[in-house]
Amino acid sequence: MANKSVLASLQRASVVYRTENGQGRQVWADVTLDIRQGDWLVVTGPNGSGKSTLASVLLGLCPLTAGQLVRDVGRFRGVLQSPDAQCIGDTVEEELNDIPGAMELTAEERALFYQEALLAVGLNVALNRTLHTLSGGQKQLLNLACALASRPAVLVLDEPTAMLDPASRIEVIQAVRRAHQQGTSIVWITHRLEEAAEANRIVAFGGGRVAFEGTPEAFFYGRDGEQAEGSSPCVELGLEPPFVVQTAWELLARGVQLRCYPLDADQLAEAVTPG
Ligand SMILES: Nc1ncnc2c1ncn2[C@@H]1O[C@H](COP(=O)(O)OP(=O)(O)OP(=O)(O)O)[C@@H](O)[C@H]1O
Repeated sequence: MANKSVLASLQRASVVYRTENGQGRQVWADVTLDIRQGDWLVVTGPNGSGKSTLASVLLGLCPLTAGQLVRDVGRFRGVLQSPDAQCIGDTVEEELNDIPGAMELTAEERALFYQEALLAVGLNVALNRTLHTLSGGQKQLLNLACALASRPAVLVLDEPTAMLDPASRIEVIQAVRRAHQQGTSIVWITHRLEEAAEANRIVAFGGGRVAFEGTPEAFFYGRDGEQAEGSSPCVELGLEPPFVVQTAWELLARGVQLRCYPLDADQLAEAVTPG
């Protein structure tokens, strides 16, 4: 991982928001974090710990109060938590027109490009639909379609599945997986810790700082099994581990030998299959 190119580097960064009464509210401080090519970074933490603030910082929407951020903002695209905040057009087509390079295509090429962009996230809406007639989840999918079709170096997704039904959630994960396979690095902010199975690294905010950075296995099971049974950085942050992880802990507590520390159902099946 050390020789993978660094696409963004936060160094000793802090964010303080100005509040209505003129005082400052420090969100987090002294955050040092690299995003490297090939990363699928899951960012988690309790409510209000500063996850969305990280998305805003990476997308150039929120200035740092201290420290620095080194990255080329033009290579970043994001899907924010509130879909309306990102809709700038009146119709689906106007929104898609904003994808870099789209307006340089011929009308026929553009129609095909838009069709593929919408299909990639499983969104089936007419190009002339006005945005205010779309549901929150449909707008979120449209934002994601635009972001993916822009082929960014880094895609920042803030709770991308929060408004989606299970079928759309699977479409989104698959679309982002395809983008990742094609070289886009992913920053995936979520409360749904079962989504951490996709990650090569987890960053957890807590107590105004990065409280954990490491592999999903270390986050849920402790580093090298050093943690006391059932305890882990995840639990210490007050977060509930995914059902699969809870099941694995229960099996370990009953003396069942596991072949790996599972993060999803497939891995759990593998963990209990005799070798
Ligand atoms: N524009 C703002 N002005 C003032 N305070 C803000 C602003 N945006 C966020 N905050 C505060 O900063 C803190 C971190 O907010 P942020 O949205 O980054 O947290 P989060 O971890 O994403 O939360 P959640 O899980 O609830 O979405 C919170 O205390 C929030 O109230």
